[in-house]
Amino acid sequence: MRTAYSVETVRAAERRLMEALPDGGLMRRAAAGLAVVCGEALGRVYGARVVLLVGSGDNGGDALHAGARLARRGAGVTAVLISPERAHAAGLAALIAAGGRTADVSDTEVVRRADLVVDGITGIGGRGGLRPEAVPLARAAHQGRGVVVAVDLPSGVDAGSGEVAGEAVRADVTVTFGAYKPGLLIDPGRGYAGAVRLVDIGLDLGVGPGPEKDRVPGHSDHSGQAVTAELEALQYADVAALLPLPAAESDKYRRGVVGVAAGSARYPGAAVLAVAGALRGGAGAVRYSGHSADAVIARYPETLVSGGRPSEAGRVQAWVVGPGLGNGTEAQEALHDVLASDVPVLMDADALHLADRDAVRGRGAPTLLTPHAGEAASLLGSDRAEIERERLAAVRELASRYGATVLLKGSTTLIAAPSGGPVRVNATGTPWLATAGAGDVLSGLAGSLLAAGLDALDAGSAGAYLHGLAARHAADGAPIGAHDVADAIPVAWRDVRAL
Ligand SMILES: NC(=O)C1=CN([C@@H]2O[C@H](COP(=O)(O)OP(=O)(O)OC[C@H]3O[C@@H](n4cnc5c(N)ncnc54)[C@H](OP(=O)(O)O)[C@@H]3O)[C@@H](O)[C@H]2O)[C@@H](O)CC1
Ligand SMILES: [K+]
Repeated sequence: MRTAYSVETVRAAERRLMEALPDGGLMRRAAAGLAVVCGEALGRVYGARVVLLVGSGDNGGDALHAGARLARRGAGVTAVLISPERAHAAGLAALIAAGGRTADVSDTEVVRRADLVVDGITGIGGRGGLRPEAVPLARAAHQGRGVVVAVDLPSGVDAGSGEVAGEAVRADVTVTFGAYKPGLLIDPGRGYAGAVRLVDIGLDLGVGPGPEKDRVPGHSDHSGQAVTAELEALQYADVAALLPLPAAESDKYRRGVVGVAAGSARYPGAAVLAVAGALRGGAGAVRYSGHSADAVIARYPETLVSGGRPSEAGRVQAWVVGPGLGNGTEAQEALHDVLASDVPVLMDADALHLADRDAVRGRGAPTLLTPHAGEAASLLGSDRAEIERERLAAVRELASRYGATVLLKGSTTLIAAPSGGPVRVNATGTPWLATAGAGDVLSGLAGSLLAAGLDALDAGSAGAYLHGLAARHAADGAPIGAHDVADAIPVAWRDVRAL
């Protein structure tokens, strides 16, 4: 599990550690780790041209101390000081003593010519995107020939949310200290970070494999609250541990039956795709209810189909409702039936348009909503751009307003539980997944995991993980259709289990 902590939590842990260390000791640890990664990125340090972009805070201090180390190993190091009078004094003295020099903020040419650019403009103290004086430097770093290594996080990226207001540094590698910051795992910030390397500086955050273990017994931050992660990113092994596996005595009913209420005369394909995902999600059987039974059975003869309302379809352990459902009376009846059931329900697409907040909040069994940014915007009464900018805040707000688990789709998918706690982030997706019907496949897949017994947070996050991985396998660098994603789910499943 990859775990990210809020800036406040990281700062509190830093304060505790700093009290126990000699003055400047923590920054020296950070700079040592940073210099090692810079050395690896360069290959040969001796004779390399290194440029440091130095802001006015400790982020710049890290860059200066790391620059001093590289200078001692024979690199030619130049520090571009954005506010010379406010540059980190000890770091600057160390660099000069090691033979480094300084350049004016207007010297973008030196940045362009560098073999390595170290971005120390802002870290977790940065606010409101890059300031105008730093923008030409960030552009020169991007356009130049050198490798760009960001210190702690790319300057211009908001550490807590991943928001990028205006421009930000585009890094090839980000060296982050003590803990991942949410902005490194969520888009758009994630897209600026490149490969992220975590350097251990001895922070005590209680990093563990799950929400329970993230609460360190007897350990609290300054507010007296248990230290809880802000974000969690499942890795292969975490997903493998969640996947439902049939036991020797399993029959199809014990493995769980997932009901799919989807499709309409106009959109039968959505029903077929949701069933395609559901058949590969671990449930023992798929029951289809709706008007696309012929299309479903023609493609997947193993489906149990019924043309009537969901309440007449027979027992299921979870429902998927919404893909291609339309918005007429029958769609409303189907949604009503499904929400009135006492089993977990996944609501997608048209079900989200028809959703009544009180009906969702009033359910006794868990509900999982799977909106994309546009649907999330209508559910929250805001606009799409706002959701894209503040994805973490949006998914939390939706989960709390609807009393439901919410999976917000996007290039990094976020999954939040209504009770709070760490939000799950999934980054297995690929731009090729932006194809019609891919969401229908995900709804079937995650619904099937729900029917197989996973809770809504796990079903959403394991579903998103497999779905993204399946798309990568299916695409392999070429365009794909949603049915290709469904067909590749077993490959992704084997892939996860193989580790
Ligand atoms: N604490 C520790 O023990 C350790 C901390 N470590 C390191 O410290 C970093 C945090 O340092 P920090 O708190 O000094 O903040 P930092 O990220 O340098 O930025 C603040 C400065 O930037 C300025 N500024 C703000 N916004 C800006 C903008 N948009 N564009 C331009 N400038 C902007 C702001 O100035 P002002 O707003 O006053 O003009 C202020 O001076 C952390 O990320 C890690 O790298 C490691 O060494 C490990 C040990
Ligand atoms: K930085």
